[in-house]
Formats: sequence, structure tokens, C-alpha cells
Amino acid sequence: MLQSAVKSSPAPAIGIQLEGVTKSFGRKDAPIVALERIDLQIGDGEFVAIVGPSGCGKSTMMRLIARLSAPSTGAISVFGDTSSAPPHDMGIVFQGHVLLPWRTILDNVLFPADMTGRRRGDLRSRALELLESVGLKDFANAYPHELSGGMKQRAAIARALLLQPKLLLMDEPFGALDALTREQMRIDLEALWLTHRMTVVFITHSIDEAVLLADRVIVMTPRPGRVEQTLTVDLPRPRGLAARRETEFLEKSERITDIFLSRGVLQRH
Ligand SMILES: Nc1ncnc2c1ncn2[C@@H]1O[C@H](COP(=O)(O)OP(=O)(O)OP(=O)(O)O)[C@@H](O)[C@H]1O
Repeated sequence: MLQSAVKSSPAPAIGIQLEGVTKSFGRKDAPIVALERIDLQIGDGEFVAIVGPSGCGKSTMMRLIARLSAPSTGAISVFGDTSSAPPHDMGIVFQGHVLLPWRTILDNVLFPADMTGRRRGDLRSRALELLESVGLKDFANAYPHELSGGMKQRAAIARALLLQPKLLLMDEPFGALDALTREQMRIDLEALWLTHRMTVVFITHSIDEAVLLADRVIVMTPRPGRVEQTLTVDLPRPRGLAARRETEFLEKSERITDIFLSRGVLQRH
């Protein structure tokens, strides 16, 4: 028999997979179900945003992926690794920058080298390059208290990228920043991602931020935390300030708003 001349393109490699994942806290007879029956696949190199109201289980999901916590039921695989050990090629950025106040910014960025017993000398030039790429070249020898909130968060992102992680987990990284800084950080994060192409899981309360950043937005609803819908965002990159005026942005933001309205997470008036 003749082989078909048309070959289908290979499916994108799976980065992260959650199958039937449930996470409960508290007593067995009165559990708090933070996440219920989560089935999710995130592609290798994909930028995914998780958006949802307070308490829907976003941070719990991130902690499960980071292996900082174990699921009550279900299976998790991170780049094919199903063990319960935290993935070694992972960077995490939290809402609070968590820089060490007694270290300079350069030494803070080099912290993961110290933590993993790598030679600092080998990573110093990468740390300086990263500081340059986040606009902090002139602050390498400054201390955290000399930087603004946005600058500290930039340093935290540089630190998370030091060891060239395949996976970057970001839990409300811009949540404490003012609106203007936040918009610029969003644009700069996309530029970093376009350069490094790591897999990103970005948690946010902001519908706009999710749609403007992600290839796919995972919409979660609470009690118990579930994936309500997954939306693909087809905005061309880079998505600068003008992306807010694109029909695709307006449509996807509206669809997410409608989901939250229908679930009582938002009220029209
Ligand atoms: N260690 C814990 N012990 C008990 N309950 C917990 C624990 N961690 C989370 N929960 C509960 O699980 C649910 C989900 O919490 P989680 O922090 O994941 O939500 P979230 O969507 O990240 O919220 P937020 O946006 O406010 O940070 C909440 O009801 C919370 O009270």
C-alpha cells in the first residue's frame, strides 16, 4: 500500500500535565476542597495564564506544579518527571519580591548559584546580562532598599532566570505594582519570554493581563476550584500597548468577563 505523502505535523511536546488532580485541606470529615478534578496540559515553551477570583485555587495549583505540595488524588508530570521532587530547572516569582536585604542586587540574582552549589564565577556574566535585560544594569551593586517596587520585582525575575529554567512559575508577580509599572513589566516580560522561550505559568487576578500575555488563558472558578474554560489568544506578538485595541483582545476579555458574570464572581452593577 502506498504511504500517504502528506505527513501531519508533530503535536507540540507536553511540558506539564495534570490528570484528575484534586487537592483538599483540613479534616477528612470536613475537607476544604481547593481544587477538584483538574485535567490540564501545558505545552513545552507555552505561555499560560491562570485567571480567577481569590480562593479559586490558583496558588494551590502552582504549588502542586512546583512540587511544594502533593495532590490528594491524581497525577502530575513536569517535563515527563512524575516524581514528587521539585523540578530542578524551575524558577519561581512571587508577588512579594523576596530579595535578601543584606545582599546587593547582583548577589541576589546569583543566589540560586549559591543555593545549588554552582560556581558564581561561571554565572556572573549571565547575571549581569540578565540585569541589563531587565533594565537594572546600573543597579548591580545597589541594595534592595535603594530600588522601587517595580525594580525589585525585575531583580526577582532576573534571579528566577539565572539557571535558565525550562519552567517559570509566576504567582501574581505584578500584583503589588502600580498600573503604569505593571503595564511596562508586562511588555518587558513578554520580551524576555520571546528571547528565552521557557514554559511560563502566570497567575493573575487581571483579565487584561492574562489575555495580553498568554498563548492560552485558563479560567478558574471557585468552590471548589475548577477549570471553567480554556481560551486560546491569537494576538500577534510582540503585544505592545496597541494590543488593547485589537478585536481579539476585546473579544477574549469579554468572554472571560461573561464567565465570571455567569458564575456570580462579578456583578454587572
Ligand atoms: N495550607 C492550607 N490549609 C488550608 N486551606 C488552604 C491552604 N492553602 C489553601 N487553602 C484553601 O484553599 C483554597 C484555595 O486557596 P488558594 O490560595 O490556592 O487560592 P487563590 O486562587 O490562589 O487565592 P488568591 O487569589 O487570594 O491568592 C482557599 O479556600 C484556601 O483557604
